Amino acid sequence: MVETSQRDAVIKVRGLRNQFGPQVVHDNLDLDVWRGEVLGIVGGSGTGKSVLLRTIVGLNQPAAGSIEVLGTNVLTAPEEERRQVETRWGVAFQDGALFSALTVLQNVMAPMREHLKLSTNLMKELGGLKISLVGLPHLACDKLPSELSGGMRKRAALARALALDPQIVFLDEPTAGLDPIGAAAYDDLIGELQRALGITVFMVTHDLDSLYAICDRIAVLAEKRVLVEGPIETMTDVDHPWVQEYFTGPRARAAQVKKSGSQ
Ligand SMILES: Nc1ncnc2c1ncn2[C@@H]1O[C@H](COP(=O)(O)OP(=O)(O)OP(=O)(O)O)[C@@H](O)[C@H]1O
Repeated sequence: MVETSQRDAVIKVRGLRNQFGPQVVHDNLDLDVWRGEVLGIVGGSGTGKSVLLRTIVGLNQPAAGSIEVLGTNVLTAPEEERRQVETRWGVAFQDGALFSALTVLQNVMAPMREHLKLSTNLMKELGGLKISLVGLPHLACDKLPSELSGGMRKRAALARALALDPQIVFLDEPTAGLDPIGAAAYDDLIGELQRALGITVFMVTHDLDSLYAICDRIAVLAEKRVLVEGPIETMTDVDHPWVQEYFTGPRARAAQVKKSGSQ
């Protein structure tokens, strides 16, 4: 948990507007992400959680606003500076988005090939380390993504996101599609990596168990902006129908009980 006095924003989003044709997804959205925190992004379906993530990492061009990541304005920075800052974050998408024709090890080596000037042997060694860091067995290195289970694919995607020792990791619905035991194991892994490596985690999720288990702070997207942000305990006080339903409903109560039972 980041102390208020030590807060240092690694991501600053200001006045963000995203629009697809007549559909305005974000309007005047502001968000700060603090160094070393696990931030959970939640909101109803279609509120623009994935669009926000994709915009911050440069996969979607916003209509207006500014986005600063690790001190670089990613929308206006010159190409070389942008490439530099891109090496300091990693992204794991919901379906893994691994290259299907490459083995797990080759997938993890792909960002290294693109950004680092290292020998193939060294990249193989580093790739193997990342693969064991995420809890995959060594024999997974030579498998194709199609030969892995869904949970293993998510771990492989995480290993690739960690390839360049990033300061920030973006996760889009990391536990979606996992059984509860697999999801809890993945949450534990993220929590352990965050503590061991000091990374900042930006996580889009619907998974209340994940929110209770590992998120330091929650940002709720509603009404085209970050409606409210804060520790999960404060969410039940928010006077908004979606927030009330989400955080006081039976699933939230079950997740809360699970969390207190694990402490
Ligand atoms: N490239 C695109 N072109 C047009 N519309 C898009 C595009 N990407 C997203 N949208 C629209 O933007 C809105 C927000 O999408 P987004 O995927 O961010 O929602 P979300 O909050 O992540 O939803 P969910 O929880 O259902 O995954 C949706 O209405 C979607 O149809």
